[in-house]
Amino acid sequence: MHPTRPQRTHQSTLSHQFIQSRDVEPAPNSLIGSLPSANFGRSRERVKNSARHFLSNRDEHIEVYRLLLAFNDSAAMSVNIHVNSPNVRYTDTHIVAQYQYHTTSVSKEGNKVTVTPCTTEMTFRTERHVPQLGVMLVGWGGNNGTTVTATVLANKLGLTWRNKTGVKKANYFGSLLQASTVCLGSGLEGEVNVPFRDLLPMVHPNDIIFDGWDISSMDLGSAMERAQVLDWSLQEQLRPHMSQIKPRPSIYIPEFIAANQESRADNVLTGTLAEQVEQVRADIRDFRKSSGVDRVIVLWTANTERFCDIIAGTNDTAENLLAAIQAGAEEISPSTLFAVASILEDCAFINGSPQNTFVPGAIELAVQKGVFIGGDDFKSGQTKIKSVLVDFLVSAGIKPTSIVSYNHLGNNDGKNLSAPQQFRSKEISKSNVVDDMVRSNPILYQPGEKPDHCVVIKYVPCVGDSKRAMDEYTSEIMMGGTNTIALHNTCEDSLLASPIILDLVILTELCQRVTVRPQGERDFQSFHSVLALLSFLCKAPLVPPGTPVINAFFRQRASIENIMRACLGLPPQNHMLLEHKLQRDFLPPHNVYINGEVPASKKVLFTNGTHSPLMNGISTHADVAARAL
Ligand SMILES: NC(=O)c1ccc[n+]([C@@H]2O[C@H](COP(=O)([O-])OP(=O)(O)OC[C@H]3O[C@@H](n4cnc5c(N)ncnc54)[C@H](O)[C@@H]3O)[C@@H](O)[C@H]2O)c1
Ligand SMILES: O=P([O-])([O-])O[C@@H]1[C@@H](O)[C@H](O)[C@@H](O)[C@H](O)[C@@H]1O
Repeated sequence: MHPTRPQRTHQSTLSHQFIQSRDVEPAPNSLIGSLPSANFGRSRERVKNSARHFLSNRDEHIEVYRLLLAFNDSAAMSVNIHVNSPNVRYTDTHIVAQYQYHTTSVSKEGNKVTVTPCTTEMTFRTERHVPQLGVMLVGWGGNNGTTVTATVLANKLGLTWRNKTGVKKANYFGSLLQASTVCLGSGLEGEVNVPFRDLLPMVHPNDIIFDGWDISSMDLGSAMERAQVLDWSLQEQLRPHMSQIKPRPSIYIPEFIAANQESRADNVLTGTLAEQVEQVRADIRDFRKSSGVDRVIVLWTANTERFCDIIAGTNDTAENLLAAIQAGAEEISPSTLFAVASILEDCAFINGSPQNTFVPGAIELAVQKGVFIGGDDFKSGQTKIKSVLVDFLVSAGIKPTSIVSYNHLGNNDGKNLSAPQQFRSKEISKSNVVDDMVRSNPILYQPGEKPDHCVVIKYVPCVGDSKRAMDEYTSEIMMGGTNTIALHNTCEDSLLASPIILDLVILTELCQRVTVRPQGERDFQSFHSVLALLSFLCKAPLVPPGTPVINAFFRQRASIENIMRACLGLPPQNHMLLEHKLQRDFLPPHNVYINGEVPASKKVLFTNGTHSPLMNGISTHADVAARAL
């Protein structure tokens, strides 16, 4: 009996599929989707009933109990959001929201600044059906590739394991969508915070089916062991599944990565560049057919490559790039070849490394084909902190004058980065992250003035994936004072990058289901092929030409949140809380709509004058409430 991939029925019985597939061989190659998806939209009762029906021995009892725990945990935190507004319609296929996009146009004449508020009426349309997503990882056998695959499997199976600090349970900590919340607003209970992932219909990581390529032929069970990231007691539970999975042979051009990687390269494609690109395209089609997924996204988590030169006639236009591949030109990197293959197969391509994969020809090809591309370089640790700390300092009127970021690590990524050209790629992506924040404050910085900024990465095999990062931020404070902040940060690098990989692919898939129509336009349009929304997850955000590059962490996060709120017809989160900042509290008019009509408007005014403490934002004077009816 072969495991059946969960049918995309809205209500599938979790335990039933799990019991079925549990009795068969571990997951076949490339598909871990045949194990049940913990799609927590189903009712808890249904799962319990099906669990009771299938319990026949103690082992199954434990398995199903564990799954119920995983189901309970996640289902307990999931909410179904319904927007009560005449501007939002839920059809069988779409959420359609009318939205007022408020901006301000600014003009300067000398020191006179004129600000004009602008409002653009927009219609956001989001498909409600969530497709079965397939993710193909380039570098699947690496620390990140094995760790993210193992993490999804462990969550899907509801695994727990013991380590020296006690019993651990699979989770998605570190994921913006799975483990962070947004404040929807406030009500009688006060502020209501909901999981980010519940704002809009989106893929659950447990439902993702993985496949991919690696120049190393090692099976994923052994590669997981080689990575030395996950606790051994967890690896032992995962090994029967992971060891069944072997990466597909990949494109390997030695001069693009460190020479020290050559010993791994025993699983490589041969033939001309064009033939290898065709093989990658065939792999994508084969995965799509064999797995039955509806959408495929390709993500590069292979080694950091050196930068490639931009050469007129080779990679400067889409036409030249395609011709150069046919001609077998040099200076076309494996990551660019994978990007071209993905785009030609209508698959979004995301670059998790710092090299300039997206040469002008690749960007033009993505735009021509209407395919999303995004990157560069996962923003996971030291740089993520930098994009918060520098934003805090500069926003607080404190002037960073020196930033020194040092780290050492002992994983294969660190080994590859020990080569000068590969380090240079990383140094660039780690260094530009403060530019937008520095430019935003001409009080602190003269035009062109920047803090000293030094990036050091050293390869120390002993520490493995447990990266040690040490940072020193020196800043000028009032009256010639100096403030120095020193940070020490130790973490498994791959456990920071893996949730980023999940957020990247899930956000990209969501954006594929969103279209927008600004006022005055007839047709709906998608986001630009260069998916700037992914900036929050990348050290060196790739943005459409002419778009400002934003690195400040909370601006990037707010952009994602407010665009998702716009898809629901909700205004941006403004943090003003004016209800509580005036002498007399007030409650914004609360209308109840049925089918878009206002059956009764309750304009409630609270005047408590005495500033009596507000119960969850609402005064509770009975007489006032009575007056409001
Ligand atoms: N926190 C993080 O781990 C983090 C953060 C930001 C960026 N990154 C980047 O992510 C990438 C992966 O990191 P990692 O720790 O998993 O590294 P890793 O070295 O463990 O994994 C990379 C894998 O890619 C394979 N590979 C190399 N060239 C390939 C090719 N042409 N085709 C297919 N496979 C190929 C290697 O065999 C290896 O298995 C690196 O570029 C790294 O700089 C990692
Ligand atoms: O994300 P971050 O911690 O700033 O940067 C990290 C580097 O410091 C590390 O040396 C490298 O191996 C990782 O790939 C990652 O890029």
